[in-house]
Amino acid sequence: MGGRNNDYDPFTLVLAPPPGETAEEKAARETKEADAKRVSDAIDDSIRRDRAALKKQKTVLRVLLLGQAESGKSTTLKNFRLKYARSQWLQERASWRGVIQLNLVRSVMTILDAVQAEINGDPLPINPADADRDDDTISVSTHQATDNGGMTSSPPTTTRSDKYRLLNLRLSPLRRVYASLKRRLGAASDEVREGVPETMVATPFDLNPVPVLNKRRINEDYVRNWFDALSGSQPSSPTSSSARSHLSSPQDADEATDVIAGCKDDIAALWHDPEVQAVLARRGVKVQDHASYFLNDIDRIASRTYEPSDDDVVRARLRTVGVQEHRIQFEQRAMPSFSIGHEFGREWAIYDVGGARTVRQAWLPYFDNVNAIIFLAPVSCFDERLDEDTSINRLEDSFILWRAVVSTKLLQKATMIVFLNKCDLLKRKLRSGVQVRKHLPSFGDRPNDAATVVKYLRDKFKDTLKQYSPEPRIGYLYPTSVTDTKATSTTLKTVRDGILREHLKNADLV
Ligand SMILES: Nc1nc2c(ncn2[C@@H]2O[C@H](COP(=O)(O)OP(=O)(O)OP(=O)(O)O)[C@@H](O)[C@H]2O)c(=O)[nH]1
Ligand SMILES: [Mg+2]
Repeated sequence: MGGRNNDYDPFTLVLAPPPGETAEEKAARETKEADAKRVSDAIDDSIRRDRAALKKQKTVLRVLLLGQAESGKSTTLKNFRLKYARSQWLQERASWRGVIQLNLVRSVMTILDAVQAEINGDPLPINPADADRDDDTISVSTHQATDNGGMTSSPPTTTRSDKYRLLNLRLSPLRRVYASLKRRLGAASDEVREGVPETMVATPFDLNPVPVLNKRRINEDYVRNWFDALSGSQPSSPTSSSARSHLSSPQDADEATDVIAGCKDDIAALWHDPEVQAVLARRGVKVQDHASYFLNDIDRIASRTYEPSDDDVVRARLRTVGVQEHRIQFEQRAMPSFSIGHEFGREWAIYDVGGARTVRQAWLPYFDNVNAIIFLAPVSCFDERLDEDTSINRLEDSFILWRAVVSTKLLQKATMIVFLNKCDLLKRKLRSGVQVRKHLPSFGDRPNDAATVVKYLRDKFKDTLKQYSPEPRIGYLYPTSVTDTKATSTTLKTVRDGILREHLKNADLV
């Protein structure tokens, strides 16, 4: 002890160069020390980056769009992107042309097939929804059909048949275009068909015990974004990459545009023909709303210089395959005043899922840490059946799904928002004379108008939330028609501010 002075530091001794170190040994030692420092700095940097990423991850607000197939989830997402991710939207807009052409050509094929069936004298298809109807409803539709051009169940006369055969022939190049567009757009271009019974569970995430799903695998196999489909790529089949570039070649796309433009007048003649409309009504062939939108504007859509508008893209139907993640970064100046200065909620991850019963098992891994659910419940569907299981009424399926979602413990902290969607279609349906009580006896003798129906369903959704939530929470319910982008823009702003306020409040930040 006695030999040590007050400046003694145990490190000095340990870290001091070895006594009698030669110049080479000193150089070697210093190189080794410098290498060790570089490794140590790299590790520190990596830890810092991971921490920053984790912190950023925690500031990202996660929103899940849920609901049955065709309820309007992707259309809602498009509204979000149209309003809040404008530059990405504009970059992507032109590439929706192929989807719109596919929607258009598919509906022409459906109409031609119905007319051909009529010419052949094929028996009328049985519509499962008719089983719910009483005689009144059936006679209403028969009556409409006869009013609309006098088609009867007997085949059209020879002259009339010749006219349609000629139209069919002139429109036949569209069949080739249809096949090529379908190849280009991949799995999403096909609508869901009836599923096999074992995949038809309404709420596979609700089973006890819940099936253990590997999120990583699901990410790899299922997550697609529109860009993949729009550019014709197939991430789940990597081997198809060479075919992919060929199929999405500009020549393919231009050929489709040329053929469609060449068929414009014949498509218009087919669509506006009262006898054809009568055949569709009589055979119960539903030309979907988005397809009528494109057919009604055929002069613009079937032109060689056609560029999709915002509304066209919102209307374009592309089935969601698996789960898609879309990021939205809100600009600071567009944020509500109460959130200025907070990082949380500036960026949103919105997850859009496929809604058919056959694909709902892919939802569960996305329930973790979700901040808000936007549940799409179409209110016009009380007289419709699921495509994947025609024994199930769509409204019933929506309720089963909603009850399971609100009961799910993993989602108990999520803000619950319901879009009572397709109000425009509800109004149209009720105006055409469809009686809600015939399909929904509990509706009773209430007035058969849209406001009453929406209020009735809204109360049902609210009651279910109250009754089945694991802990008390408020739900926010909005009547919507998400194809109306102007009205939806206002709803989205309210929704966004509401979600932000609630989550900043929960984090004690407001
Ligand atoms: N008229 C009208 N059509 C709507 C409305 N919401 C959605 N649609 C149409 O309904 C169809 C289905 O909408 P999507 O948004 O693709 O449905 P989805 O819920 O994403 O369906 P999946 O991807 O199959 O689960 C599209 O043709 C939309 O244009 C609405 O409020 N009114
Ligand atoms: Mg979708």
